[in-house]
This record gives sequence, C-alpha cells and structure tokens, in this order.
Amino acid sequence: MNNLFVYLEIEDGVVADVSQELLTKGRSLAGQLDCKLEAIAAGSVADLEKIEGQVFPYGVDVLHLFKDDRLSPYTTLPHTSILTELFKKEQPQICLMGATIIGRDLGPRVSSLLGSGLTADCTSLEIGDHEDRKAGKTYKNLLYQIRPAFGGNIVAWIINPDCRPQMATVREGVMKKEIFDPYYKGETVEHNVADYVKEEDFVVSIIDRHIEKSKVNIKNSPIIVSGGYGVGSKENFQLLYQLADVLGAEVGASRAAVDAGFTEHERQVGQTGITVRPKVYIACGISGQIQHIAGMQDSSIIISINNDPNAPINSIADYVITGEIEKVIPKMIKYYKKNSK
Ligand SMILES: Cc1cc2nc3c(=O)[nH]c(=O)nc-3n(C[C@H](O)[C@H](O)[C@H](O)COP(=O)(O)OP(=O)(O)OC[C@H]3O[C@@H](n4cnc5c(N)ncnc54)[C@H](O)[C@@H]3O)c2cc1C
Repeated sequence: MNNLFVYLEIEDGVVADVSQELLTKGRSLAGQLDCKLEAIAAGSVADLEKIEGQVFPYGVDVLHLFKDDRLSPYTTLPHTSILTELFKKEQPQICLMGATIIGRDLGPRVSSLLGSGLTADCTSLEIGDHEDRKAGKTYKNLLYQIRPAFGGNIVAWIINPDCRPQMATVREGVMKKEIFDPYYKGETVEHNVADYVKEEDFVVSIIDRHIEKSKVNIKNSPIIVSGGYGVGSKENFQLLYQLADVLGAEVGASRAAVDAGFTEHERQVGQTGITVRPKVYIACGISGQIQHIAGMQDSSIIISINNDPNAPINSIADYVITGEIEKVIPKMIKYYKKNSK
C-alpha cells in the first residue's frame, strides 16, 4: 500500500525511453521512501508479451498487466479508467508519467477524477519534508516536484501535502535511465480488464495511424554543435552544419535561433525543446539563459564560442573561445579537416 507507481508507455512491444527513465528515478525515490516501485502496463496481448524482461531490471517490485487488444494503441478513456480504478484500490502515494502527448492527456484526467494534484514538466524530483508553520504541522517525505516557473525566471518547488497520489509528469531525456539489477524479479499481477474498463470506454477506435519519424537525432548524438541567435543568419548556420559534418556531430539550436528561422524546431535544445547529454556540446553564439541551460547542462564537456567574454553560458563552460562565430568556426573546420585526413 502507498507505493510509487509509474505508468508505462509502450509502442510495438517496447517500453518508451521516458518510462525507463521514470522507472530509474522511481526506483531511487521508492528506496528513499522505503516503499515498493510498481509499474502499470496496459496494451494488446502482443505488446505485453515481452514486457517483464524489459521492466524488472529497473527494480520494479510489482508489474500490473492489463491485456486487451483494444488497449493498443493508446486511447484516452480505457487507460484513464484503468488508472483511476487501480489507484482507488491501491492508494499510491506517488504516480509518475511522461510529459508526452499520452501523459499530457492521461495525467490531468486521472488527477482530476481522483481530486489529486499534478505538476507538469518537472525537471527534478526529490523527497523531503515540509513545515507548515501556520498550521503548526510538519509533513514528512513529500514529493518535491521541481520545475521552472514564471517564464523560467524562478525554479519552483511544488508540493502536494494533502491529496494523493502526488502526480508529476517529466519530459523525455530529463532523467537518466539506468538498469538497477539485470536479474531483479518482481511480481506480476494480471488484472481482468473488464473489472476496470466499461464497454463504452472503447467508443473510440483507431482506424489508421501515420507516424512520421524525425531524421534529426540530436538526443543520441555524442557531439552537438549548437547555434544561437548570435550565429546571425540561416546562411551562417551552414557553418555549423559544416563543422558538425567534420566532427560527426548533430546540429542543435537555441529557441531564439529557431524563432528567427535559422533552423528547424526539432533541433531546439532546452526547457521547451530536447534535453541532451552529449560528450561534447559546442554552444555557438548562445547566451545561456536558464531555459537553454536546462536542456544541456549535463553535457560532459561544454565549449562556448561567444563574442561576449561575460556571456552567462561561459560560467558553466569547460572551455571558452571569445570571438566572432564567422571567424572562429571556419578555422575549426579547417583544423579538423586537416587533422582527419
Ligand atoms: C517559457 C520559455 C521557454 C523557453 N524555452 C527555451 C528552450 O527550450 N530553449 C532555448 O534555447 N530557449 C528557450 N527560451 C528562450 C530563452 O529565454 C532565451 O531567450 C534564448 O535561449 C536565447 O537564445 P540565444 O542564447 O540564442 O540568444 P541571445 O540571448 O540573444 O544570445 C545571443 C548570444 O550570441 C552572442 N553573439 C552575438 N553575436 C555573436 C557573434 N557574431 N559571434 C559570437 N557570439 C555572438 C551574444 O553575445 C549572446 O551571448 C524559453 C523562454 C521561455 C519564456
């Protein structure tokens, strides 16, 4: 009872990266709370066939299975009923899900039906106490739901002392995924879907799906050459593509560069873009506002190229090159071309 639950997103039998990341975080939080980590998998029989092998190594103690071919692909009503009915029985203290199209649809519905709170797009989750001086009460072991607020000007620590479950969504890539124990084996509980879902919940059926896969893969690239507003133009951005080409890197961007039309949105790094952790992140003409830093601060090595020696990004950079993009980047391309021969 009062355990920590993670809702799993499953596509073609594979647990989504964001769910694996949340299992990793959930395992560590459950350890701190001395409670069980439980996971919910709802989908077709085929989708859930190999689910246990993917989930238990993350240290899942209980896996709740809901098998029905009508549960894949995801539709709102049946998945909402499964979570709300299960939570009424199990009374979890915490529920985590991805801040994805599915999580953003499912989370608010479940929290509204259960009368609990939900914090969207958390960038960090911790366990801690809260002293309510007015009420003269101390709440123990709450979930600190941490996220930027007021346009990123502050980092808010949000708590939900009274209602359960404490619900939070987290975007893909924000947390690290890490196997807990490859041989870990929890318990599987297979539920009768009809006990949770009404026939009318299946009113929507998916007739056809068209999934467009992005050709840009900055999330998994070990080196990212990222351009900001300081790059100056779409034409200058070509310099970054050339540098990326010689380094075997991907090109990223700040939101200001995307808004200015220098490159496409799928390359945006940051709070409202992608979170990356490459081995090397080369920030070209990027000032380093909190919303950008939020998406790249865990890079192993950060190199900043900026004409302002006091640009905020320089304070988190391992190496700083002070100069104009138009002069520095061509020199780097020339150097790496010469040395890669
Ligand atoms: C809710 C919200 C969400 C946001 N989400 C994101 C997000 O996900 N990602 C993101 O990036 N931003 C995000 N932003 C925007 C963010 O606040 C900044 O506006 C943005 O990151 C600034 O981008 P920039 O550093 O490229 O531009 P600027 O801040 O304009 O910085 C340009 C830099 O280039 C340097 N420069 C200028 N010319 C040259 C040159 N010739 N050579 C070298 N250097 C030069 C300047 O010194 C400066 O440091 C968000 C904002 C809000 C309110």
